[in-house]
Amino acid sequence: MSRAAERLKLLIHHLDRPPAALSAAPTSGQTFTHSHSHQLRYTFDTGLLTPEQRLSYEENGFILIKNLVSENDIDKFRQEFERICRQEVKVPGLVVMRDVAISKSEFIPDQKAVSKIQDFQEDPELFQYCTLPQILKYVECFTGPNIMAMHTMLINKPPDAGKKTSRHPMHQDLHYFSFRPADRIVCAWTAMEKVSRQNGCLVVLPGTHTGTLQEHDYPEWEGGVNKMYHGVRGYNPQHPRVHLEMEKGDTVFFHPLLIHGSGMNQTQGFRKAISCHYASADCYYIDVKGTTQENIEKEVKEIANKKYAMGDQITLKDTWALRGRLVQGVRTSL
Ligand SMILES: CCCC(=O)SCCNC(=O)CCNC(=O)[C@H](O)C(C)(C)COP(=O)(O)OP(=O)(O)OC[C@H]1O[C@@H](n2cnc3c(N)ncnc32)[C@H](O)[C@@H]1OP(=O)(O)O
Ligand SMILES: Nc1ncnc2c1ncn2[C@@H]1O[C@H](COP(=O)(O)OP(=O)(O)OP(=O)(O)O)[C@@H](O)[C@H]1O
Ligand SMILES: O=C(O)CCC(=O)C(=O)O
Ligand SMILES: [Fe+2]
Ligand SMILES: [Mg+2]
Repeated sequence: MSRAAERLKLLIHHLDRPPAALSAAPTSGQTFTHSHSHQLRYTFDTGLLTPEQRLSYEENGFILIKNLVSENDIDKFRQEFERICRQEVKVPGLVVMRDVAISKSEFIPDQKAVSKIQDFQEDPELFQYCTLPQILKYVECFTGPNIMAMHTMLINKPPDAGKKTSRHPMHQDLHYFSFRPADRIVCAWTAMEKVSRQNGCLVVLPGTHTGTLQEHDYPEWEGGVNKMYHGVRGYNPQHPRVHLEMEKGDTVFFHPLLIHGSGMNQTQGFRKAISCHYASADCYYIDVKGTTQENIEKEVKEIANKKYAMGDQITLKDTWALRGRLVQGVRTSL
């Protein structure tokens, strides 16, 4: 038995708490029935992850898989993104973000004006990313067999305009989500080109997924900060961090409590990545009233009210249920 396999066995035996069982969810009647499932807290044994990989995710909260998405697919996503920027295609529900450093300047129909697009679930070309079988095979290890694509983004980190606004503050994605349990949510993030410390790769704080959801707020940055880019309050820059340098097609899967961000883009290129947050369809919605998430709910509602002109009727749950798409199995709850 390899060392990792031995440690895995030990971990299983010493686990004093059962895996986040979805049967505990109020709206779910389903439990997972994977064969020979040594259930750790964060992963399922589907036969794909090696013991080493499972242990690594349990301990670190992320796992990097090299060369998972083909050049050909990535080139198609890039071309579609460029068509969207040139306004040659119009995608219902799409959110187009500009960097705060240029948000008040004249609009140019070019990728130079777009720092991120969100909610591309109605764009068949881009949404192919969320249904790639090689990605879903990994996702299933974290979510189980019923899988919803909940949140989609293509990030086009611009060359920094000199105010460090291209940075993404350290945060936990769960801050933005009103569904649980957290352990049945995972982000897939694929580099669309080489990403390095120079052009602002992801920066993660390994192991932080074992903590709780922290308070988030706008960081006090002199040069300004992008709309809704909240960061963990009281971020400690001394915490050991890992820069995830990746090649085109490499994909990282990470837990929604993992603290992560990205540095500034010190190159002249637009650093591109595509990502999707998946959740088990057996997850359930929560009310964030009275929690640390109230501040983000308020901002989401303000934007949704402007976008859909629905007054106060729209709930956070509605905004998720409308965007979510089933990509595998049965839409049981979300
Ligand atoms: C796991 C998830 C983690 C995350 O997703 S973190 C990031 C979350 N971000 C989001 O959800 C997207 C937030 N952004 C948006 O919804 C849109 O970009 C936003 C802010 C509504 C603007 O969109 P539009 O209304 O289409 O654009 P617009 O040009 O007409 O601008 C309207 C007002 O917003 C301002 N604005 C635009 N981009 C900004 C930015 N990056 N930072 C700060 N302010 C920004 C813009 O200046 C304008 O202001 P004003 O009304 O003229 O005073
Ligand atoms: N006060 C803060 N609150 C939240 N996040 C922060 C804060 N300061 C920096 N960060 C984040 O920390 C991460 C590291 O960025 P930083 O610019 O410090 O260095 P870097 O780009 O990783 O590396 P280099 O030292 O080579 O520039 C980024 O995600 C950045 O947005
Ligand atoms: O691609 C990046 O810079 C990270 C973006 C991110 O973490 C997010 O939008 O939640
Ligand atoms: Fe994030
Ligand atoms: Mg930096």
